[in-house]
Amino acid sequence: MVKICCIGAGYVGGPTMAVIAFKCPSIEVAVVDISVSRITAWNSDQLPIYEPGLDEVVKQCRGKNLFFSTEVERHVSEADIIFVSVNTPTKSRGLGAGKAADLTYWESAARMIADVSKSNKIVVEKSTVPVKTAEAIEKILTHNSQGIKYQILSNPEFLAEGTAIQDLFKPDRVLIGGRETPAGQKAIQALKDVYAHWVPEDRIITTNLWSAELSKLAANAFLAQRISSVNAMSALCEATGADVAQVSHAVGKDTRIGPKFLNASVGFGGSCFQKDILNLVYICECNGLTEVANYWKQVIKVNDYQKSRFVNRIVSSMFNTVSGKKIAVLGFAFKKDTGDTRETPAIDVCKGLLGDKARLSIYDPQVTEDQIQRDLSMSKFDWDHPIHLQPMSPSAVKEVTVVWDAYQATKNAHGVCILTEWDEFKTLDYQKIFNNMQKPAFIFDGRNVLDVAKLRKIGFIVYSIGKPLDPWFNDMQAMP
Ligand SMILES: NC(=O)c1ccc[n+]([C@@H]2O[C@H](COP(=O)([O-])OP(=O)(O)OC[C@H]3O[C@@H](n4cnc5c(N)ncnc54)[C@H](O)[C@@H]3O)[C@@H](O)[C@H]2O)c1
Ligand SMILES: O=c1ccn([C@@H]2O[C@H](COP(=O)(O)OP(=O)(O)O[C@H]3O[C@H](CO)[C@@H](O)[C@H](O)[C@H]3O)[C@@H](O)[C@H]2O)c(=O)[nH]1
Repeated sequence: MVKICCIGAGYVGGPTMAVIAFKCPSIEVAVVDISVSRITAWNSDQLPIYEPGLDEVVKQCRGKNLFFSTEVERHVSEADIIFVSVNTPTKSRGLGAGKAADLTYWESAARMIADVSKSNKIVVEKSTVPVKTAEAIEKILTHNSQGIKYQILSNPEFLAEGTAIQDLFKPDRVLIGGRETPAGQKAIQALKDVYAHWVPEDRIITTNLWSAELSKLAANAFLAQRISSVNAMSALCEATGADVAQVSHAVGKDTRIGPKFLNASVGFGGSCFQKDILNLVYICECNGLTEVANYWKQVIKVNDYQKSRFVNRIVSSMFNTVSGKKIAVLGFAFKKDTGDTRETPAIDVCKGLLGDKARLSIYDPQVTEDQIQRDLSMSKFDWDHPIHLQPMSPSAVKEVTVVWDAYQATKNAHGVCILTEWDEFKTLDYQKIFNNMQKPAFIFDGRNVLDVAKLRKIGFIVYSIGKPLDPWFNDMQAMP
């Protein structure tokens, strides 16, 4: 029986390994982590991450051919194939701080593999890493090898949160990079055999190591660039009276462009886009490619601009101050169908409003009060370290209350912001919400999910990103 071990039981390690176990009953899969609380949760009825369909997959295989454990060394030493899916945060200090990837967790995993291995191993990079990481890992492993042979493969993950199970069941492609030697090709084939249990062969792409590593950074950069492009257009739409949804639709009809990923928003979030682009920028700079680095930097600058533009709209439209005013924030996760808040635009918007002394009442169906307080008090980049290393018991931001109901959040509020596109926000009773709010009652839709005409009819002053502006906003222009 082939044995797989995955180091890192997070958003990637957990779901990907659960799906491998589900699709390959003949393979034994162990997912290991240094975080005891995470592993305990994986072994309980309350999984540590919320992902539609994940519960069923885990329940089918757990205890049969899928195991979650903190016995990292034992499972690593027994495995034939070791996936490494640990955090690769942005460095917060030292050389390359604020841009380069911090490979501390990767390196410590590699050293541990070298220490405990007693048989030949295939080591698979699942984490997103800088180009040429495989070379560094190879050096660590071979310099400490004790006669054991290692093959390093790059097998980046392309799942998106909220649709992870669907993405893993039917991936657009599986990418495997390896050395162009007979041993490298044999390792590629071994991993291909795993995916071939359910992925059609023409969807499994094999490349050299560096192409695979770079393709992951490139894919995220392209995706994020589409969002920044449409968000840049949204600002121009507001200035000209065009409607960004109509523009996106018209542009996306061109089959060379395509309709997906063209929704204007308050900005992209999530643990990957910003981190991976910063990493790409750093690699370009290290290679003397300043123009290329500046090109990609602009994607992040536009994203930051979009978030601050949104805050400025709110403040300027409410007579240039939100001091002491209650603002209801509906949605805190970085997208719907996940409880993940890493790099969510809600953090920047909330911090911006708090900076102007607003009182916030936040509701998200999947995010806890503890998480929101932690996010609002954590420093940049701290969030992407293993949970047990993150700052504990944050000092609560007292101007923030977290409630479990949209009606409670909006009661007596001066304004409502929609920051996540949860379906339930579309069907709220907005007449009831309007009746219970201070007047004039404002709605700022950062996800373009509400029926603007209907809200205006009720009496709201509505701002919807990239849509023709209410006269109110034309009179109260946001300063850049
Ligand atoms: N989240 C996504 O949607 C996504 C998608 C594709 C790729 N990625 C990439 O995958 C990697 C992991 O992301 P994630 O979202 O799963 O992160 P995560 O923080 O959810 O999980 C990482 C886990 O690794 C564990 N860990 C760290 N060092 C360890 C060690 N030495 N030994 C054992 N366990 C260790 C941590 O405790 C943590 O539970 C990152 O490189 C990320 O960029 C993420
Ligand atoms: O048209 C769009 C599409 C997305 N978003 C936002 O962009 C962010 C990222 O969304 P999405 O890409 O769907 O989620 P992630 O889970 O971050 O997935 C991305 O990042 C992963 C980690 O690397 C990759 O594996 C995935 O392929 C890639 O889509 C979210 O805040 C979305 O709200 C928009 O604003 N407009």
